[in-house]
Amino acid sequence: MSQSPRSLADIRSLLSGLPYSDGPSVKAAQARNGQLTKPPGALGRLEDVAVWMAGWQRTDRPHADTPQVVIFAGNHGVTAQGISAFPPQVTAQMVANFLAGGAAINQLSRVFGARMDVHALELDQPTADFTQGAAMDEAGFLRAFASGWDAVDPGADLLVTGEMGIGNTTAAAAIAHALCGGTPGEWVGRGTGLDDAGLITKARVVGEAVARHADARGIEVLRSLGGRELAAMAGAILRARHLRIPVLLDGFICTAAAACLDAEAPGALDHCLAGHVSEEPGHACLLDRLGKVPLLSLGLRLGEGSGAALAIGVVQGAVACHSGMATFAEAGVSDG
Ligand SMILES: Cc1cc2ncn([C@H]3O[C@H](COP(=O)(O)O)[C@@H](O)[C@H]3O)c2cc1C
Ligand SMILES: O=C(O)c1cccnc1
Repeated sequence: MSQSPRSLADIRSLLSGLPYSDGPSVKAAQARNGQLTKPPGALGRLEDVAVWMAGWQRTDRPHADTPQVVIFAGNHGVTAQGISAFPPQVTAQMVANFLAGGAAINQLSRVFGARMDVHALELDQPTADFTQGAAMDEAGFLRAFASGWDAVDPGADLLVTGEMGIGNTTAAAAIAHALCGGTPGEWVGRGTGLDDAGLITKARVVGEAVARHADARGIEVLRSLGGRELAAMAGAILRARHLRIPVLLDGFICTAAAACLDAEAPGALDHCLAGHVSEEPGHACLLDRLGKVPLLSLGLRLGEGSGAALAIGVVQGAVACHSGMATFAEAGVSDG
């Protein structure tokens, strides 16, 4: 379980032997929830979140005291096609900014007491332009996936996976289109702020890429149309599942990477909640396909794990109430 997968077959076997949420802990948490000093259901979705956390953490007193935010950065050959408003050099520049503490995600991680780790993945060697061939060969994909697998702190009690990679909303749109069908136009958005002409190019590029890799399924979609930071996020999410660490999904890119695990093994994202829904138009559709209702909707279109990091606060609120509140009997409050 701690050894990172060495082959696509290893990944598939990890996906076919997933641990599940613990039924007795869910029942115990539901029972406790029913005794807490509030009208039944008054904490709304926070109650569901706390019970869900209890199931994965195998306790009736769930916690989110040691959250981890892990950010992966990758560069994309497809940027040569003019699909981002920003140049690819920004990826490495933002990694330096993360390390210096100057990005949005640094501030959000600090506010919620999360450990934040940054992994730059072979930035000087962009992945192949996926309109020409697979983004990654098998060895390169496995290296990136393993970086994600190894990045998870087994002591974390909640995980956020974030990304930085100029061009990666194009990769996400291609993955979503490959997995869900529809037309390229339904999945592309402006990302960092692409203009109208750029958006038309982006839809064409996504259409070409998906046509070229039409035979790919599941994690092969991630290898063919993804990027290293997407592969690493998928690796981290799968590792978290095996460690029973609940995960908050971030925006469109994170969700697209995760969706490849679900495509390979339905139910593989049962340990994930959607932290938020971003402004990238494909994100809401993709979450809907995955049956995930986002915790937050704040109009964010940043990535970096920012929306999911904000949702750490929601989870902390949910588990603090569930685990810290008095029961009617303890407080001597009449239960109606
Ligand atoms: C300064 C800056 C900081 C960012 N932080 C996240 N992203 C976000 O924008 C990129 C995806 O958009 P596109 O596909 O249009 O390139 C990713 O790096 C994503 O994390 C940023 C983008 C910029 C410019
Ligand atoms: O959905 C996201 O996370 C997103 C949207 C635009 C740009 N970067 C990230």
